[in-house]
Amino acid sequence: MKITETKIPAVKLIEPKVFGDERGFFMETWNEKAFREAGIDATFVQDNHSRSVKNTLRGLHYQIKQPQGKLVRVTRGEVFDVAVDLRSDSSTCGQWVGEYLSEKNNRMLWVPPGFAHGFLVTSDTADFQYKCTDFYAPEYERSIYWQDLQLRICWPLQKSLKPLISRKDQLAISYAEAEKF
Ligand SMILES: Cc1cn([C@H]2C[C@H](O)[C@@H](COP(=O)(O)OP(=O)(O)O[C@H]3O[C@H](C)C(=O)[C@H](O)[C@H]3O)O2)c(=O)[nH]c1=O
Repeated sequence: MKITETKIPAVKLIEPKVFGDERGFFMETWNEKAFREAGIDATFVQDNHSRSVKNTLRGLHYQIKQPQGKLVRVTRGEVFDVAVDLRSDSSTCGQWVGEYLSEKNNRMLWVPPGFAHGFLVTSDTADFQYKCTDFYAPEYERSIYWQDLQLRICWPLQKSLKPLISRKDQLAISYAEAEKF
């Protein structure tokens, strides 16, 4: 398992070791000891699975109270996954990092508490599975606009195309308005 820092050091890219044979493959997708040794000391309380069609964009979400750390991966298709630093005391507050996660590259991303998170589906269908360090609390959930002019996230989306987003995300707020940690 290879765990490396992204350009925002607290956000880690995890590349599991894949053991292939004539039956198929095996890989560890969570190992408390290996993750702790790489600086990810997390306890998970909730596991989520969403399926989305191409050009769906979910996010950018976070919980202002009960913030969730998320260990995210894609088990079918591909997404462009984004984490935005909302930690007021961080030198990278207001910066974002994006990684392609897919069933082909088996890559996972550790998004710590204190970040907004979202993804754009770049394959026909994508199954997105992730572990959370705290429970879902809709009363504390916030949604930041995916095309916020200050964040300037480079989503891999054709210029003329609008993504498929939820009603909730259509009412998203700007990064400037968003409560920070
Ligand atoms: C997140 C969540 C949702 N729900 C229910 C609430 C709605 O009735 C339905 C769909 O929820 P929503 O449209 O908020 O789902 P996403 O847009 O995928 O939300 C997620 O999108 C981005 C990528 C995230 O990082 C968060 O994990 C999460 O906010 O599932 C639950 O019952 N439990 C949950 O933990």
